Amino acid sequence: MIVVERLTKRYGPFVAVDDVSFTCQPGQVVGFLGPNGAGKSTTLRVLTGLTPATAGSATIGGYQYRDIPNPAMQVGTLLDASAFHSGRSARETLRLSAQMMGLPTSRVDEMLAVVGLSPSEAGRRVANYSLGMRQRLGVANALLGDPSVLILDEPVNGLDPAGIHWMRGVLRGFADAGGTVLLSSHLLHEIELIADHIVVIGGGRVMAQGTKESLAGMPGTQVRAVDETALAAALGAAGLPCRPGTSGGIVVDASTLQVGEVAAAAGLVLTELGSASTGGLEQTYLQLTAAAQRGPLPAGPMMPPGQMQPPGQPGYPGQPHYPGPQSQQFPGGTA
Ligand SMILES: Nc1ncnc2c1ncn2[C@@H]1O[C@H](COP(=O)(O)OP(=O)(O)OP(=O)(O)O)[C@@H](O)[C@H]1O
Repeated sequence: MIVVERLTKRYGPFVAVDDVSFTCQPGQVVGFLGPNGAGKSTTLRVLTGLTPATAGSATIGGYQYRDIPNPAMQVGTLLDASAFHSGRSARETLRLSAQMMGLPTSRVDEMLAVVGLSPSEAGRRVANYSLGMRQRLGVANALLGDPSVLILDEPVNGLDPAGIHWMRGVLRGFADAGGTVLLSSHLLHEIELIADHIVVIGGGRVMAQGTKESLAGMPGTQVRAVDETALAAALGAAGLPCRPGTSGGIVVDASTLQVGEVAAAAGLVLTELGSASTGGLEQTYLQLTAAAQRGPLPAGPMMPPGQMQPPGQPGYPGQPHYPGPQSQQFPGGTA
């Protein structure tokens, strides 16, 4: 378990992390979410012993990182995918890590397979890797020692949608096997896809934490069934509040597991089962981090596609007009 308790980190007079507290339990994928400069990396750096705390504590399994013997065997870290030696191949990089941890080299090929780096890719120099390939190498390196805790800083940067899906599978599998995962990102949609518990940080302070549903203020499952009348009746009988979805189907104030169990018990065939709209979560996130965000924020609900204002018109009420990239001035001319 990771426990961060009243953690503060100052650089001179500047407070980068301000009285931050949260926990990550085994079995959870916790997303540490916040805009650029929010204090995510600083928190992870304190947690992994790279920089000392000014006040408070950050422990893993009850120990500070520096007090854990052979820590890479307990805690897998990926703090900067660009930090690998660019002249080495992925295989050489992992072999060196394996040697330092006292692991057999067979573990290297196992991990290369887990992260989907082919034998020929693994033999290429890291200098020639895309960011996504470096992230995969970073995850392989983090998993090498078969740790019980993973701490990953922006691991989905540079991953394409298939890569994000893959990352979700790896981290979900790790957590389902009893592992603890803490990952940071400044991108809500990517964290939303991967994490099941979210800690929102802005300006160095925790603004909110909880499940995606609780942060969105609307626990919800979107479900469709062959017989929706019967499903609504079964949900009502099980005490799960439900209502018609705005785009059809039924929205239920319960988890997908609860809804699936009710449907299965009633012998009903579902044609769709998933989380309800996450617009609420996006609004919550933008509002919570408004002071720490860079650039203008939407003042109202996001406009659906097709309802964007035409060029030359103000975007959202109360929002400064963004004239478009073509009119930005750069030194030496117009881009
Ligand atoms: N060594 C340092 N000296 C002074 N200020 C620092 C130092 N490291 C970080 N900071 C400042 O602390 C604040 C938090 O930085 P941090 O890197 O933790 O943010 P972050 O949430 O990880 O942002 P990003 O998403 O952009 O990586 C920033 O204002 C940053 O400039």
